Amino acid sequence: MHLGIIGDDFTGSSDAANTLARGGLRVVQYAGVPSGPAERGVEAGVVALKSRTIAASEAVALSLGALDWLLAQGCRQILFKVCSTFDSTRSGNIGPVAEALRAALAARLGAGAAAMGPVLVCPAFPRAGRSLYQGHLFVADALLSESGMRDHPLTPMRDPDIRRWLGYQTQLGVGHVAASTVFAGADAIREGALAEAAANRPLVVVDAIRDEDLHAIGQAAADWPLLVGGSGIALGLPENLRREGLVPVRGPDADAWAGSRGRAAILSGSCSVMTRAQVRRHLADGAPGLEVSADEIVADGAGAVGRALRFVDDHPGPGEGGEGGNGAGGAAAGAPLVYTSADPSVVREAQARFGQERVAGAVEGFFAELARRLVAGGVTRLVTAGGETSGAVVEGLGLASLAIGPEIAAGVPAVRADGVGEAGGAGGGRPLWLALKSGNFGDERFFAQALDVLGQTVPEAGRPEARRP
Ligand SMILES: Nc1ncnc2c1ncn2[C@@H]1O[C@H](COP(=O)(O)OP(=O)(O)OP(=O)(O)O)[C@@H](O)[C@H]1O
Ligand SMILES: O=C(O)[C@@H](O)C(=O)CO
Repeated sequence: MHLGIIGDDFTGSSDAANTLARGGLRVVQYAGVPSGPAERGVEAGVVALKSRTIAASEAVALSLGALDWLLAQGCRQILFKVCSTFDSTRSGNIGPVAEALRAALAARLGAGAAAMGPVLVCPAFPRAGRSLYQGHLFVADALLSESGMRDHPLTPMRDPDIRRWLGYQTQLGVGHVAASTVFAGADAIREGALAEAAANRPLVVVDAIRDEDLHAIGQAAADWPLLVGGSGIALGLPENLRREGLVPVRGPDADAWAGSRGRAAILSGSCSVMTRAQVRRHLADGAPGLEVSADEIVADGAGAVGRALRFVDDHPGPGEGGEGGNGAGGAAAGAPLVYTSADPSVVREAQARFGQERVAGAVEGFFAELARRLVAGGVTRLVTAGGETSGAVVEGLGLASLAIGPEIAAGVPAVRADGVGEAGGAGGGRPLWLALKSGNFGDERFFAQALDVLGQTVPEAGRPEARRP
């Protein structure tokens, strides 16, 4: 393994895995730190943590555990994958984790902080509309603070200046390499970042508005052990490994992929603008959907799970039946959806009544238990919307690792877990196909598209390109 990724949530981790797989690397996503060594042939390992919104000290401890494992697998460079909208609070967790990883890597390299070089920080992901200009983060044509992210249930983002926001979170100096330098290419970025580090500003926020900027940033950072960013910052990393002859030249998605047409369900705990549009579209298309409120879950979680299970059983989706399951396309579009996705004002009221942590824990516990029961009951295709929600589901199902399949939408691959519930739990040792969707990713038709892609079987080196609207 050459490249190690520490993801601060599960959807973000599959986003990074998708970028690296599309870049021609053999990638596996692990749910948490594996208990044994990686299988042979993995070139990039993504350790998915659920550390975005926990206490900073816990996030640091988990991330250092992931770092140890990745270094033991032979990784020479680590990417700390954070959200393309830099989701974090003023008091955590990106700064403390970046600082701790930098210190630990410096100690492991044995040459002190100087050997570390600058740590480039860039959340930009142009394919998903995230760009960074003059240190300010944009979501499409709006500043981060004027996008739907200002109302995020856990990490409302109300300051678009990433240099300032990161500065609140760290003792280290925060530098900046501006777009004018980035446009001049990898050597200029390198020089600019080294100058910032020499001026005691080792965390260097780098502007990027196009994929080519991110390729140049990746090239500039080829020798520096730590990077921090969205999946865009990973774009240039496979080429660095090829340039050194560490991995062969290989097309994107070179491996075969076998999907499933079995029973499907969609679980959505994301309250983002895009997820709510996807929920509305799914229902408008005539597909079955059950909204479950936070109040109901807090009052009687087991009862809410029971009601949701009955709903899924009563609405299995057209075309479904027995072993063959429901087909792709129109049939998949009718898959049952269970959602708590609610308007920001509804979320705020629930948080005021019960407290943010309690309501988030209850809702995530609901989805984890529902997923366990659905998979035990024969569901083989699951779409989950929301990073925290997806993390709760993957952890709840006890999945150890995920193979990366074709891309469904920018930043969202189809993934497969093998031998689910081998020890006798949910799944009975069968594979499970999933799409872990970040809150704001995909277009309105994402749910139907996801189920369609999860149902595809693609021969080697012949994957279809991502579905577009
Ligand atoms: N109706 C609700 N009331 C209060 N909180 C809710 C409600 N529905 C969901 N939540 C909580 O809101 C949070 C949503 O976070 P999640 O990460 O799943 O979605 P997201 O932030 O849109 O996705 P991403 O992190 O990928 O951008 C979860 O912790 C969830 O439990
Ligand atoms: O970078 C992103 O926006 C996503 O991969 C993510 O991390 C959302 O949870």
